[in-house]
Amino acid sequence: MTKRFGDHVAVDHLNLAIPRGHTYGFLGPNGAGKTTTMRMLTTLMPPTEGTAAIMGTPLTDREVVTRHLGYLPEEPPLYEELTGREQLSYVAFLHDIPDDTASDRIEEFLARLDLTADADRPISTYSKGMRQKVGLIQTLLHEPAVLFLDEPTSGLDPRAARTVLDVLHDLVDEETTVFLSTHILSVVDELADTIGVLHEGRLVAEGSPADLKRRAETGEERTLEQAFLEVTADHRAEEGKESVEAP
Ligand SMILES: Nc1ncnc2c1ncn2[C@@H]1O[C@H](COP(=O)(O)OP(=O)(O)OP(=O)(O)O)[C@@H](O)[C@H]1O
Repeated sequence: MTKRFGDHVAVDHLNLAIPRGHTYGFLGPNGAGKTTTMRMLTTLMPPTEGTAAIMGTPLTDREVVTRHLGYLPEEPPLYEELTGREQLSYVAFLHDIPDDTASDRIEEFLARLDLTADADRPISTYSKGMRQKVGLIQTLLHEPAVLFLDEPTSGLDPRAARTVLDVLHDLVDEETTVFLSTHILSVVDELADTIGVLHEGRLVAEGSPADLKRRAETGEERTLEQAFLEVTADHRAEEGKESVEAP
């Protein structure tokens, strides 16, 4: 897929396949095109060129595709005037989830994510982390087969981040396919089967976390951070950008 905004190419002939049940960690510097890619794959924005399929269904068949997927954007869409519990019930209603099932799932997630005590307060009074947790629950309520997560642990304190990672581990174990974009390298290192690094709209490296670490040449203790810095630096050098020094 390619996405252009005027003359600017945000995503440039991106070609990838993710096997069912795999977790794909999508890395890249700011402005690399990660959110644009997620917005195309979740049918929120059409590609300028190219296409993709989710669970074998082309993105153009929006009604079927959206039934299979859940998308947690960086800022989850929430109704400020609703309480957390009302927001989740409303989303369950939109997904046609029977009331009893919805209520069980909502209460279970609220408890697991430590939100039960706050569930009857309006969302307008929630902290960023609480909003993030409600956003995650509403993404999971209809048990999507394919999950798109943009910075799922952003704004969470370490304990809440751990809880969210544990929820994601369970989903990965249950064969949910996860497409995960984050700047927190330890999160992809922990969860991803495959990592793709996007730089200026192009996929510049792809492999398992171990493969990418092997590509890092510095030192004995190779880290994903070194690999990330190296693959993105190589491409900056190729484009002659290494010579541009900060003042
Ligand atoms: N609606 C838009 N109109 C014009 N340009 C856009 C639009 N959306 C994104 N862009 C541009 O496309 C490029 C990719 O943006 P995108 O938000 O996909 O990056 P990202 O990898 O998600 O970045 P970050 O890590 O900072 O969230 C950027 O140069 C951005 O300015």
